[in-house]
Amino acid sequence: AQKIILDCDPGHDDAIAMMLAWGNPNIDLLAVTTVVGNQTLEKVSRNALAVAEIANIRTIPFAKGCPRPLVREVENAPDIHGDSGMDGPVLPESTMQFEEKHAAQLIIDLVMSHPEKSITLVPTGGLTNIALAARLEPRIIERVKEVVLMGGGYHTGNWSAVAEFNIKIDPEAAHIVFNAGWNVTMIGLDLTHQALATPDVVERFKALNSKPGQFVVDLLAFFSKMYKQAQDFDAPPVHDACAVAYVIDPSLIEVQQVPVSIELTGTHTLGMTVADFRYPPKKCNTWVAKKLDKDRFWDLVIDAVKHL
Ligand SMILES: Nc1ccc([C@@H]2N[C@H](CO)[C@@H](O)[C@H]2O)cc1
Ligand SMILES: [Ca+2]
Repeated sequence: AQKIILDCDPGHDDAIAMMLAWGNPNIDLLAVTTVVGNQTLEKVSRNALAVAEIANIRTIPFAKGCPRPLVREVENAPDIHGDSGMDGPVLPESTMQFEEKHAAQLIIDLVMSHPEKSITLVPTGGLTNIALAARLEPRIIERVKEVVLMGGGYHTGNWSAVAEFNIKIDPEAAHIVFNAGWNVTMIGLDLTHQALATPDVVERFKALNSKPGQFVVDLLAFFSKMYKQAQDFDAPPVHDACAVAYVIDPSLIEVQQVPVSIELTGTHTLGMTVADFRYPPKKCNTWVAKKLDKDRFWDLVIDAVKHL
């Protein structure tokens, strides 16, 4: 099984990514860490524990990370995720506690105590915690197997005309992560906008007749309403689950090796992930995701929720 650490900002689609990681037998979820993003650190952390209750995630550490980006002010996304960050379902009270240590420290401790190249980092929020961990303990850079992140887009933006939320809220952190030297696979909007939770998908979750299944139905009901209002999507994209799906089975997603630069100073382009597809191909350690096998993706997600 692939060992991963999920660094997230739940978030409706982060929640589905958590359930996929816990429910799929090919993933050994070592820890969940939280970061400011969709909502404040406190709100996304409370949401992560609520998902743990629903998904029966009990035996692994949870740690909170940064309450704000490295440099810039906090930017949340209530117009998609609501005031709680996970509006829609009733959120159960949690029986679990967060670790005392900071998320960055938990990431470092796990990476340094496991065999090298055995842990994949899967960030599905802003990259603040990951950047901090790499600066605090640079040895994790050659020890991590790879970073598979949800973020960016080579031809699409959602937080601006050309930038994606997870990158744009902390572009300095993204610059650190994309340039650290480890391999980075960017599961961007170009890919995740293919992972739409259409009505037939919702029906399959409902047909599970289980609490986790109903929780996903309730999440998607709110998420689809907000996505219609905010971005005129007929069905909501479950962005973050795509990053976990790629770790489970890379054959689900077609990727291309291409240099990616993060715009840090542009007036109109701040936070843009600039992919240089020009010939000749240049040496780099970044890959971008292009095409999703939707049917097999949804089979994976529904099967994972079924086995929670
Ligand atoms: N409009 C909008 C803003 C933020 C997100 C969150 N950021 C990423 C997609 O941009 C995902 O990780 C998701 O949780 C999704 C939609
Ligand atoms: Ca997210």
